[in-house]
Formats: sequence, structure tokens, C-alpha cells
Amino acid sequence: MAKSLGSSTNIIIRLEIDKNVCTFAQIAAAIGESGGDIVAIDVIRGTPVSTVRDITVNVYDGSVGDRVVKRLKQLQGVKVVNVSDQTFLLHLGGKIEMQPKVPIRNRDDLSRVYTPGVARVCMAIHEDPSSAFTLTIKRDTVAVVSDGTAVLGLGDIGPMAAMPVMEGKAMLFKQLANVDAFPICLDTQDTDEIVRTIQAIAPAFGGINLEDISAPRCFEIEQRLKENLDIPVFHDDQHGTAVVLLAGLLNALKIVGKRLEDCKIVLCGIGAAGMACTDILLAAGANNIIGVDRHGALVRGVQYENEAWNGYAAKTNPNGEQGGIQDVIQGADVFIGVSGPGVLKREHVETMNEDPIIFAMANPMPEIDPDEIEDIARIIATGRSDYPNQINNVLCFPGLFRGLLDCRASKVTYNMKLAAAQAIAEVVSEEELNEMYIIPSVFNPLVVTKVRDAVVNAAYEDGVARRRDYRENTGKL
Ligand SMILES: NC(=O)c1ccc[n+]([C@@H]2O[C@H](COP(=O)([O-])OP(=O)(O)OC[C@H]3O[C@@H](n4cnc5c(N)ncnc54)[C@H](O)[C@@H]3O)[C@@H](O)[C@H]2O)c1
Ligand SMILES: O=C(O)C[C@H](O)C(=O)O
Ligand SMILES: [Mg+2]
Repeated sequence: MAKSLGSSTNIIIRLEIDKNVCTFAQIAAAIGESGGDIVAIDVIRGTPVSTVRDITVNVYDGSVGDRVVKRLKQLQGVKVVNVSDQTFLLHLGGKIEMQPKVPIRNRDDLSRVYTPGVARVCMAIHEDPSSAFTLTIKRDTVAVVSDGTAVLGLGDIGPMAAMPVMEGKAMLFKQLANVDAFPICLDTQDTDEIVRTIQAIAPAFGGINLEDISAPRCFEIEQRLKENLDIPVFHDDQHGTAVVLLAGLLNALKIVGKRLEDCKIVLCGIGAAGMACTDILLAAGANNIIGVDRHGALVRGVQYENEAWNGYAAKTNPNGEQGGIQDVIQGADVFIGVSGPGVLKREHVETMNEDPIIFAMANPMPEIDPDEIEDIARIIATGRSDYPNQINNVLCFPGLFRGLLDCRASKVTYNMKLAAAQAIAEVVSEEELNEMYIIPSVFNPLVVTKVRDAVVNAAYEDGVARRRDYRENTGKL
């Protein structure tokens, strides 16, 4: 895993060059001296005295890119017009678009997809609302709703800035599970308004995936929507994360030969993800979880302003351990981070029990750079796609919603979550299981199918599937 958190990338720098003042040789030298490699040069336009060029420069990481640009800005006769990289270019105009399923070629088509033909379909739904599942996009469509308050580990960056993440989730829904997902970012942080707005848009959708809404508001929002809507509501950062974490941890414990029941687990970041991860671990048999947030370990008996923390403290930390992470991490078997970068230090890991398991899941920067501890940690996982063992909710939400939509489930049940975790864990066979492979890749097609099947089965068992039980006839499951 010898790899920095940065990764080599190309940046494209558009320069306006006054030919009488600066030569291209000077520019090339400045780029080279700053650590960049010129990969391509495109002339955009030119006059006898000036030229505009796009210079593609390979840089080892973002800091080298910054250095190159800074140096170019210092050159006389050179104006840096714009800097972009492949990631930014990929986002131009957004990442998704709407596609009609049938073409409108003539008046006949028009009269079917639109008025007057469409009116009969509207009336059919009016008479039997459940037929919306067969006659509209509801069958395959979910809303991905955020208020932009807990976007990755970036925090409250607002609804507009949250859109690229929600568009990314929509891409994953479509590519992995053929679920159509609408990214919807709301310009309000008011719980009542969020609940009301989601209720008002719900008729179009077969499910609601809440995303990146900060704790503790996310708990009430989800709870109220679950009570008021007849379609499944799932806060991905809570439950998706918890499902994938459990899958990864079950497999990691097989490698180190420890039982979940016996492990001391330190979980840092008692927000949306942290609460749900704790609940699923307790449901799966964990006995000793110590939650740590900014002010240290949560201890029962202390009255916290955050009401959710009082409930949390009551069911965790049975030995009443106090102090910061450096205190409670001693002798721990497992560290789980859903907080922010830099929270865990090498010296903390040094005090853990034998064969430490580190799940540093904060995005985009984990609680510790895996390179710092690869020689002392037995198993390391992060939320990122550029390291082995990606513990990310993307392993759960596509298959989960595919299953919910396929059986027209009215809600998500706890059994579904446990079954989904088991399904993900089982994709990695006993022979394949090793320190670098505790969790399947997001590209492993078995993940979505197995999660979907597990969810559909659990939906019928729990009596929340509204589609006639079709499993025997299709032989699909
Ligand atoms: N890998 C995944 O699949 C996945 C899924 C969900 C969330 N996450 C990551 O987990 C983190 C939290 O997400 P969330 O949705 O729960 O956000 P949240 O805002 O609901 O909760 C974050 C919690 O972490 C605490 N925290 C932040 N910095 C801390 C620090 N330095 N020390 C101790 N506590 C700290 C906050 O006080 C808060 O209670 C983010 O970085 C997010 O990207 C990862
Ligand atoms: O978006 C991700 O990559 C995972 C998770 O939903 C997060 O908020 O970090
Ligand atoms: Mg998220």
C-alpha cells in the first residue's frame, strides 16, 4: 500500500502569453523546475504578438499543481487564464442527463405520449393509484435528497456545492443497479420544511435516499418521513454505511480470529454514520463500543445537549472509560472512524491490542493516512476507491434500492440491513479473504444482485413487499 493520498494527475493550464516578453522556453523551464511534466501543448489562438495555449501538465499531486501555477503567475508577460484538471473537465455541464425511452417520430406517437392519449393513463392512475408503479417512472426511480449540511467530511457547504456528490450517487444508482435517481438539493435546513418538501415530491418516486444531512436533524427528518410516507426512506450515511461497515468487519474478524462479542471497539464521530454503525454492531452482538466525539468519550450519566448522545451513552461504553481518543484507544481491537481527517495518530494505534483493525472511513480524507500505519495495523480500510478495502456505502445503496423497488416495499426493515451486510460479506469467499481483500469491489456484479435478492427476501418475510410474490415464478432468487 505504498502510496500517498495524492495521486498523479494531469492539469490543463490556459495561458495568454505576450510573445515579446516571455518565450515558451521560459515557460517550459518554470513548469519543469516546479515539478511538473509537460504532456501536451494546444494552441488555442494566436496573433503576431500574443498567443493563447492550453498546456497539459502532469503533476504528482495537488500541491505540485499549485506550485506550478504559482510559478507561472510570477512570470512577466504570462497571464494564467484558467486551470482545470480531468476531474473538473468531467464535471462540465454536470454528470447526468434525462433520456426519453421512446422517440416521438410523428403525430401518432405524439398523441400517445402526450395529449390526448396520455389522459387515459392519467385517469387509470387516478382510479387505481397503485398502478403508478407500472405506468410511471415511480417503478425505477428514487430521489437523492440533501440539504448540503454534511457533505462527505466537508461539512455544511450548502445545497449547490452538494450537487456533484448527489449527481455522482445518481450515476452509481443507474450504472450499478439500473435505478434512475434524481439529485435534489434543498435550500433549507429547517426540519419541518425539509420533511414537508420531501412529502410533497414523494408521489413521483418509489423511494427516498436521504444523503449528507447532518446529525441530529437527520434522525428526526428520517423518522417523520418514515411515518408519513408509503415508500421506503433510507438515510444512506446512517444505514448504508452501517451495512457496509458490518460486512467488512465480519470478514476482518475472520482473518484475525476474534469474535465481535469480545472486541473492544472505539468509534470516532458520533454523528449520522457513527450512530447507525453503533446500532448495527450492537444488533450483531458487539458488547463494548466506546463512542468518541470532539469532546472525548461519551459516558453514561453525563447530560449532553445533543439528546441523541444521551441515548447513545446509555447503550455503549459499559466500563465508563473516559478521556480522549488517546486514552480509550488503549487495548482496543477495532477503530472505526466516521469523523474527519487526522483524528487517529500512529501512537494511538501502537497502544491497541494485537492485530489492530482500522476502518478510517471519513471522506475524502480518512482519519489516518494508511501509509503511516501499514507496518503496525493488521487490516486497514478506508472509504476511498484508490486503496484496497473500500468501506463505502456505494456497496449498499444501489442493490438495496433495486430490491426495494422490485418488490415495491413500503419501508426498509432492520432485517433487510442485516441481510444486506451478510450478502456483501459473502461475496468474498473464504479462499479469497485476506488482509487486502475483506470487502468486494464496487465493480463486482455479484454485490448488487446479492444485496437486491437479500432485500427482496427480507421484504417478503417482513410483510412490507407490496408486489404479489413473484419469486417462485421467475426463479430469479
Ligand atoms: N465511507 C463511507 O461510506 C461513509 C459513509 C458516511 C459517512 N462517511 C464519512 O464519515 C464522516 C461523518 O459523516 P456523517 O454523515 O456522520 O457526518 P455528521 O456531521 O453527521 O457527523 C460527524 C461527527 O463527527 C464528529 N467529528 C468531526 N470531527 C471530529 C474530530 N476531529 N474528532 C471527533 N469527532 C469529530 C462531529 O462532531 C460529528 O458528531 C464524513 O467524513 C463522511 O464522509 C463515510
Ligand atoms: O459519498 C461517499 O463517498 C460516502 C458517504 O456517503 C459520505 O458521505 O462520505
Ligand atoms: Mg454521504
